[in-house]
Amino acid sequence: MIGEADPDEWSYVAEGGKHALFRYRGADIGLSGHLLRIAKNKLARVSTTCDSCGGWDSTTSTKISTTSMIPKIPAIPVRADTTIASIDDTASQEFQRQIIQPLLCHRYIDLARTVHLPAYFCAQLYHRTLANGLIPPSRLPSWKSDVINHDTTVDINEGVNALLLRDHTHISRHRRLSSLGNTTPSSSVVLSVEIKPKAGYISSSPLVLPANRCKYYQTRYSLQQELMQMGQIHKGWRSSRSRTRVDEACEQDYQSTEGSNIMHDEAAFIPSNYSPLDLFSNNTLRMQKALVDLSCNMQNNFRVWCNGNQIFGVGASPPTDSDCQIILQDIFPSFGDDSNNDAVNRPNLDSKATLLDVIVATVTKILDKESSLLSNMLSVQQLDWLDGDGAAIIYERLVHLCNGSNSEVEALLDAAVLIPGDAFSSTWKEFATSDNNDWRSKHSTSSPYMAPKCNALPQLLDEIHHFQSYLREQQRRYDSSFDEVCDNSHFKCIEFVNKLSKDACIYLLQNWLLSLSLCDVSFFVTFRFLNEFNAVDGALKDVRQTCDHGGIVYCSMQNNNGELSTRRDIAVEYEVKVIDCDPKPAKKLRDRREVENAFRFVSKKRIDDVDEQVS
Ligand SMILES: O=P(O)(O)O[C@@H]1[C@@H](OP(=O)(O)O)[C@H](OP(=O)(O)O)[C@H](O)[C@H](OP(=O)(O)O)[C@H]1OP(=O)(O)O
Ligand SMILES: Nc1ncnc2c1ncn2[C@@H]1O[C@H](COP(=O)(O)OP(=O)(O)OP(=O)(O)O)[C@@H](O)[C@H]1O
Repeated sequence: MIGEADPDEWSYVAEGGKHALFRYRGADIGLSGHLLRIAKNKLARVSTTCDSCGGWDSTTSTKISTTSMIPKIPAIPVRADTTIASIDDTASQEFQRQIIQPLLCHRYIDLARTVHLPAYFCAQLYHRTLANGLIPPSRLPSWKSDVINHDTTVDINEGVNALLLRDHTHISRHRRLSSLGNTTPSSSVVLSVEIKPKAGYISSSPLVLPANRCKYYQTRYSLQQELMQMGQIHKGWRSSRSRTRVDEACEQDYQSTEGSNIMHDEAAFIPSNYSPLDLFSNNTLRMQKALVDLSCNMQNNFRVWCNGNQIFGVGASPPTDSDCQIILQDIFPSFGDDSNNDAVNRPNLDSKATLLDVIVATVTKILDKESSLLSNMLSVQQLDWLDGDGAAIIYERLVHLCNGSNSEVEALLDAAVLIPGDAFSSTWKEFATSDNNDWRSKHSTSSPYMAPKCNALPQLLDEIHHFQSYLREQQRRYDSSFDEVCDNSHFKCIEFVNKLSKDACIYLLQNWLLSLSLCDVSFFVTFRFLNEFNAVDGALKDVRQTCDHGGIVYCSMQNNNGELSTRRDIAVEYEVKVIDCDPKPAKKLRDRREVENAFRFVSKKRIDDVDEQVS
């Protein structure tokens, strides 16, 4: 049961493309350490129409009561033929429970609770957040109700459903510490790093369109960095993008009506050196390089929080050197007593860089210990056998099979992504073992969905597999036969696609949408140093995290110049948790061809560069 709460006790902390997050700051123990995650389109719609409904007034004693905010859990679709208008919070939780948790491991995902928020509570949060000027200009359009899709599932008089989540910028004390009779942690600082790793593989689908073949050489992330530099694409998190007319109108509107204070950042775009291939490499040095690259150019892929306040990354004002010194001193109090190692007191020391070194070293160690997270994540990402180009082609085939009805296709797909297959069914086994084909068995066991019977499906998947082997052997080098092999395989695949049944299209797109979700998740690595424990006395063993408690790892701190060092390894308690694992709505497929078209600019640039070199 959720305790009494009022809008004054919730404050805006962060947002993504679709959701805004509010942290609880009141005294209710049941809510403390929790966040509300509310879809911005619902919030805007309810709030802009709720002005007349009275609202909540802090001068009166009216508060949102326990009963008005009780969890309300609507029925979850359980059959493949159930259709839903859009993927709501409850369906999303069910997707995480049935599909994501078993694939990534239960210990990495905490399920949220669905709660019901009254309209006037939402209206207060909405208006206060806008009036405080906390929203980055680039995100303002998503707060305006008349430029967003009206969600027909929202009943403005009823309020909205939202999720109550654990706040991963905090860490629960490891239970082994309590059993050791140690009640006060040596450091009061909890650091938390949020990483959005993006896709850790390079596309290898023969369905990639000829104009987009640059996708065979670089990760999507690095191609998008190039496209952003060329000004061909703009990201939601960037305030420095060229603003559209809608954005400008929104900003002006809010400046006049809400008196908000909008910050502008027109800095030039600097592409990142980060490679997701390094982070997912399962090699400690490459992983560390990835984290260094992320920390040098954070974009929306790397954020750091200190005791729940964001200190680095998009959305934070960077801390001063003395802020960083205070944090370092809190983490390593012994440095101040040791004249040889008194790094944090040295006047010329770059404390910001030292703090980031400490963070990168610790996160590397933790991710090494929890290596199954990144490897499981990569396996699910690799269910992308089609690439966005292929997904658009198969989506068009499915629309054709559904007599041109996009909405029927999308309803079928939105329901299908939520339903795992039965791995013990005969169709599943038959598919996995036909022709004694090893790769097919491997592929069908990595997917949580059930392959339907359709002759063209194994033919298509076999062709995709042959092409992938060709790319591997040829090491993605360009030679004269390359285009010919790509063309042949591409056209063969198109022929198979034209023979796919409805169920086979659904199966392929289910897997693609699942991969897409995993390419867009973030995870938190949250930790606290326990100086009183060291590796030598062995009082506290290092352990991996479980569903019930965090892990313990020992870290030896030494930065490159030897400026920060310890004579012993320090114990660190930690937790790694994945967030934003929502299913991707099938509606995305409508404009996927257009989204993927941007890559032709990089392909063209490659050709122009080669031509220039030749001439
Ligand atoms: O396509 P990408 O790789 O740019 O990913 C999009 C994200 O861009 P990013 O690269 O993380 O800055 C994008 O993130 P931002 O809004 O840029 O923070 C969204 O997550 C988008 O998903 P959705 O449309 O909100 O469901 C993401 O779109 P999908 O690819 O998941 O459709
Ligand atoms: N459980 C959590 N604990 C702490 N912070 C969180 C948590 N969940 C989300 N956040 C913060 O809120 C931000 C936005 O959340 P989230 O990614 O869920 O939004 P979204 O709109 O679904 O994003 P996207 O556009 O990427 O799909 C995150 O980047 C993170 O900083």
